[in-house]
Amino acid sequence: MDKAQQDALKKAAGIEAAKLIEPGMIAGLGTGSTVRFFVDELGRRVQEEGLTFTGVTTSVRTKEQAEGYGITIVDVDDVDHIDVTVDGADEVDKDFNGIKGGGAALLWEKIVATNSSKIVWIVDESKVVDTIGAFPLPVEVIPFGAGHVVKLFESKGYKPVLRLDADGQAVRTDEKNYVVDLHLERIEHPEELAQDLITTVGVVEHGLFLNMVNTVIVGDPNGPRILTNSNK
Ligand SMILES: O=C(CO)[C@H](O)[C@H](O)COP(=O)(O)O
Repeated sequence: MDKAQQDALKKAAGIEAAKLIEPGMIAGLGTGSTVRFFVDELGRRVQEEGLTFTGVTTSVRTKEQAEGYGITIVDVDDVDHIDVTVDGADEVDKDFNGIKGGGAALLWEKIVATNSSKIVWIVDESKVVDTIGAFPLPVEVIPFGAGHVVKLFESKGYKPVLRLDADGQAVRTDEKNYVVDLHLERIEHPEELAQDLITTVGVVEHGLFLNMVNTVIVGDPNGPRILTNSNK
């Protein structure tokens, strides 16, 4: 699949997900290239159909995009609930275990997701996998002592790589933390790994989102496909 085809599938999933946002809702807006299409469609609905809703964003990038369309964005602590959050994902398996954080927004994404009544992911079909882990697992780490966390991960065989930007500088999240990507290839026991990561001093959050999502909208050449998580 070339990039144009992949973008077409992402866009189709984004447009489908935008139908879920109803007037008066509080909606979580995720981060990434697929979510960009979703927010573009919401912006169109706001401007052409007069849709009004309140958004809570998972990154500064998405906030800026949404506000550019005149969408009202408030802080996550200024709402008492979030009706639905639509976000992207880097991988998802048949048990609805996923990896997120390719765009370094995993911490805010997990906070918004945790406080949402319903979570919807929008992905192109390449993200649906048998076993997660081919996509490097992002882990958000506090800069102080990050070198020791990386060494610990190395000793555990997690194959950590500090994420760098195009200038060779450590990528900083919206919370100014680092991202360490674990090149695990296959994650056979995601629950155990999640427990190990979250109890490592210096780790703020990891990109394993295990059985959190309710619905996955998959951009498919035959039209968007809906996967429903019956264990939620
Ligand atoms: O988790 C994320 C950002 O932290 C994104 O949702 C994930 O990386 C998918 O991005 P894209 O839609 O660009 O493939």
